[in-house]
Amino acid sequence: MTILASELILNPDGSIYHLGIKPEDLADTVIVVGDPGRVPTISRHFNKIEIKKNKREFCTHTGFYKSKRITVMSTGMGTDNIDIAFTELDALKNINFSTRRIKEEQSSLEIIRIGTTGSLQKNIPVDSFVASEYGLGLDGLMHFYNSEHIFEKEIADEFVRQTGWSTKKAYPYVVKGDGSLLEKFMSPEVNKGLTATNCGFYGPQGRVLRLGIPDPDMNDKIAAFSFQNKVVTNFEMETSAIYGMSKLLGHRALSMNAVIANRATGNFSSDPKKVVANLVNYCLEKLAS
Ligand SMILES: O=P(O)(O)O[C@H]1O[C@H](CO)[C@@H](O)[C@H]1O
Ligand SMILES: O=c1cc[nH]c(=O)[nH]1
Repeated sequence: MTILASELILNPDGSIYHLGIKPEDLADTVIVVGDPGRVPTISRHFNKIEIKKNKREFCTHTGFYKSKRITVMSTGMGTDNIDIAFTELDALKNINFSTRRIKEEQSSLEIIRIGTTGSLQKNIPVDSFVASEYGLGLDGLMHFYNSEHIFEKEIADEFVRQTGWSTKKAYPYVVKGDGSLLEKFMSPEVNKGLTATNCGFYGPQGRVLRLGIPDPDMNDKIAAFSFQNKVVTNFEMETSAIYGMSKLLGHRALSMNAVIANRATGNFSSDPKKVVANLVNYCLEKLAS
């Protein structure tokens, strides 16, 4: 079946609508980051850069780190952007743009998110790293797809029960990251955990400046949640959707987080750029090994 022009949208130069890149611009290994400004801080480690493209919040550089071809791309903030970025990344790989048909053989991307995060646990301090074993989606995106079969339903149901999660909010969903990537990226300096993905940075993460929130104790309840010795380690805004979209589309994804805030102690890193740079170095070495 051919995909209509209103669904698979291509720019006049043959690039895909929002990302503005063509199939040949994409490497099989993709690093995704929220901040477009983080892209050059990663590609500066490449020994060769083949392409640099920019459209909206999507900044893409493809090149080589050692002998590995890697694309580094910013997604902007939030799971609504992940819906766009991951659908288009997959289309670049698995849809023939000339015929507008899904390719007969599907191929898989290896995807690492390098992001910033807020820890919920006192023993995961600022300037440390968290690898997300699971994404806990508080954002609702994956309910718009046929995705029940990829959910770790028991964890989500128990989360709802223990925290008294309001039925006015999206029902939480849990998706596991790629096990082989997690194993490769783990080391004694990395904490492993359940990463909660929120639909915002302030109220949805329990931050209060001028606006009140319905349950000021919710962060404490989330931090106290436990399921088979797994706890919610950190808050950010993309991982659950990255895991959900990747699993549905057949890609392998892992989210690596640099802790810049600790919500339990109220601390913020004195040098957030440094912890992100350290995580970038760590991930590039792991990818090339
Ligand atoms: O540093 P990035 O990758 O943007 O990630 C985190 O930082 C942003 C909020 O400040 C959100 O996107 C959150 O997920
Ligand atoms: O607290 C934090 C820090 C970074 N990103 C988030 O989403 N939350």
